[in-house]
Amino acid sequence: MTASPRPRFHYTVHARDGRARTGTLAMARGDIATPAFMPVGTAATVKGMLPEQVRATGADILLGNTYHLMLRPGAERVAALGGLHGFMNWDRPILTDSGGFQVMSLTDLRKLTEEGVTFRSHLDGTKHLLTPERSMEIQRLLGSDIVMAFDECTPFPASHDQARTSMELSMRWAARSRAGFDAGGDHAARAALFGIVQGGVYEDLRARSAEALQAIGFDGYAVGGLAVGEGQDLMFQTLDHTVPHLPDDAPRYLMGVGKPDDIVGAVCRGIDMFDCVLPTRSGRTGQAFTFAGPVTLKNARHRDDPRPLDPRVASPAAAYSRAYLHHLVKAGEMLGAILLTWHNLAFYQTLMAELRQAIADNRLDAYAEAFLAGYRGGDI
Ligand SMILES: Nc1nc2cc3nc(NCCc4ccc(CCO)cc4)[nH]c3cc2c(=O)[nH]1
Repeated sequence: MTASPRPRFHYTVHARDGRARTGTLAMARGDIATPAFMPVGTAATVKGMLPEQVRATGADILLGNTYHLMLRPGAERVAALGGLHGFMNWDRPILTDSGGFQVMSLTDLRKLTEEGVTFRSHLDGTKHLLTPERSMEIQRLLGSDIVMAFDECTPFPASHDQARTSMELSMRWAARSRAGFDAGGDHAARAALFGIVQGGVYEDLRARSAEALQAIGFDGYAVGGLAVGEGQDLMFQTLDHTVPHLPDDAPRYLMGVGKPDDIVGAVCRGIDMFDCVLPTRSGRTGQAFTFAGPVTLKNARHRDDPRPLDPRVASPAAAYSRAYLHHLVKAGEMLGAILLTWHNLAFYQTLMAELRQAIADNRLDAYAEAFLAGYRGGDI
């Protein structure tokens, strides 16, 4: 019996609890259980982890970055080496960010025009141009499964007028991204394209942006322009007046988020996908996430602590004491960064699995309340 062909992109909601949903995003390279957390693999690697180890933590999809890979090793070179999947030996879905956010956050010599953004590489100072069309071409060369529209992440704070002008540019770029993606031949036939809602913290602009994107038509909708310093309250308020304007039958992705309590609150507000460098970057700087809150292993209080980090989190780190991890971090030993990265990714995937189950059991509010009560600000 021939296996049914894999779908290009098919989102199914299995259960709802308030505004939250749990579902499956079926794609050519595999299924993604939502709500999902995407580990960040910026330079074609989830730092310090083999791909099979990332998969073992429960990740169904990774994030890659147009900006970093176009500069090094180059999109055409990655394409010649089997695309990002062949290059980094990850055969499941990869979502790639479109580059605009990274240009604005990593370079200072840049020029923004209607056409796109010219900038100098933070690596060697060479000059580059990113346009919606070139961003689509790069993401196609990478072999991305979920392509992000090329947008401008509106800085925070921004006046209503600044946010409107920025959002309107992003909407024109969204239309050009759609056309550029659709001209991508075979790649477009098996990948998906997400639009990105902008509009700062302004309800009217967010609603207009959501409507403009739906008029163009995308497979999924990201909420951009957040996790840029606005703080959790303003982020949640913005979600409260943005998510209702998004189509109910498409996945919603909150870019760059976030801390564990950010994710819990955003899932309760209807978000289905997340990415953040926090678990991996914190792991390398000696910080561990636990359900009792974050722990800074460098702190002397852990010097004689025989306990593992968190019995609810399964990873190789569970075989070691906090005292040993404290020692590794103090000594600057590689194994410290490796074990904490692994633990943190496993923590995030455990949190996502518990959120999916809580939604399925229609007890999300109770779960969220219990999580936040147990998750003290910790000592991070
Ligand atoms: N295309 C596009 N990409 C984005 C990526 C983002 N990433 C964020 N926030 C990440 C914030 C962030 C940065 C670093 C750390 C680790 C240590 O603090 C954690 C979070 N906001 C974002 C907004 C956009 C956006 O509008 N458009």
